[in-house]
Amino acid sequence: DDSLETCGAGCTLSAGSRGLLQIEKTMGNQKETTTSTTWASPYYMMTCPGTQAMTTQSMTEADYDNITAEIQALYNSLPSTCTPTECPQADWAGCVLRMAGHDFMDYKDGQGGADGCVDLTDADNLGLAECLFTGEFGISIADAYQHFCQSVSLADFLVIAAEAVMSASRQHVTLEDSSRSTIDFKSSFKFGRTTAKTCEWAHGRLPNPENSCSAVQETFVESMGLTWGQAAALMGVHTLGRAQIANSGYNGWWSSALMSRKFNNDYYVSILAKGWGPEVAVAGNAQKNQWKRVDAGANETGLGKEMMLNTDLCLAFTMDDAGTVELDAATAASAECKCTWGVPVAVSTATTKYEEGRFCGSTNIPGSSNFRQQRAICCGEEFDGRSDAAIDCGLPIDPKGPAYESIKKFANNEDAWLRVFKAAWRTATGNGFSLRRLRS
Ligand code: HEM
Repeated sequence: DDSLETCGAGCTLSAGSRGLLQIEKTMGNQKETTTSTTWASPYYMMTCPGTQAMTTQSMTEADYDNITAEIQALYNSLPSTCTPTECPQADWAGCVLRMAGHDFMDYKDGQGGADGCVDLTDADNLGLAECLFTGEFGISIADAYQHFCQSVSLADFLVIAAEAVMSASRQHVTLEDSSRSTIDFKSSFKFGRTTAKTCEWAHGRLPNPENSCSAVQETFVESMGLTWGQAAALMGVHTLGRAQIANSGYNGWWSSALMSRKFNNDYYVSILAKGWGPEVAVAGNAQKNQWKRVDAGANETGLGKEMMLNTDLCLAFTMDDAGTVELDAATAASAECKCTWGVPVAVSTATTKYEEGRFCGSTNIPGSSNFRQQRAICCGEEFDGRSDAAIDCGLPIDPKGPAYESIKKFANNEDAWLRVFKAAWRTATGNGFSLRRLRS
């Protein structure tokens, strides 16, 4: 939009709703206010008291620490309490992290990546403007960016902000249990991403959850160059935050509300040690189909609504025993795939170590060959009959999703997940740039 670049003397830009800018021009004593007609990238929406750096020229570990401290101070100013429907730290951290993810998921053929550019008017990006600059619970990362914007590119800043909220969310885990590993992003962080002012081509590049593992393959494996194991590791970010009808049209936390402010391997434990059934046409919208928790531990009023997308569960499960038909909530029930669950023996370490001994919500875990009772606690008491194996999505003893082995490993061994996650994060945030290490 030319009006943005030509906004010179007597002209001020301010963030309007989502990606549209308010342009205020003063000529003599005449003031004229207009709204940009095309969307403007976050570069224009994040105010900077001086000239915004397009590429970071040099950066030290202390610079990284200063940015982290400011982001974490914002995060820590929010209440740490969670109810089944409200968890401000989870929502804010989720938004900041999703921004980074939506930024780097548009990488393809050398174009895009973590360049700080997303179209905030795109339906896929609803809800991101809030934690970026309009204020979610009254705060946004723009409050911190203005202190660094003259030397640090927005593209680098968004990656550091995401790392800061993951680290803060990880601290809730390590403070509760000192045997859990801390996470260190700084030692492998590299700077030098150039902020892009426009990225119209990004439209349609974000994976559509309805498209299940085909979407994961296209975006993560083919465009971003990750292995299936790394794609599965990266998706563990869904441990934080939730989906909201007002944003994406989907609805719920990926685990209990309380767990959703903790950066841990709960996502993987939830995939394999809980039972999930299709929820078709979420809030009456036929375009939105997801999975909801249906096992003995499901407790929407007490724990919050727990959900998964096709793109999450497809990593481990398929519709059929042979693994040729990818998971799809919209058609699952009619294809006799009414419940995804895996046998308890596959997650025995996970249930003891991370789920307080619970499998599908129950501490009374049926014996290893008692599939009927296992199915009953995972899928519902009505499915305890001999012929009910027909409702399983694939074989619970041998799920055939393309990343099943990784999901199983990450559920049972959090350190294994953290290792692969860090490598996947480095690739995802580095694609398309040549970067430099921080100076000490
Ligand atoms: C196949 C890939 C992915 C799909 C289909 C997907 C889809 C979604 C959807 C539909 C939501 C709900 C948004 C809302 O209603 O507010 C969401 C939330 C979220 N996504 Fe993803 N996502 C994917 C990958 C990623 C990646 C790679 C990241 C990495 C940083 C990420 C981070 C998040 C976070 C943190 C949230 C929670 C947002 C909040 O609480 O505000 N996602 N995702």
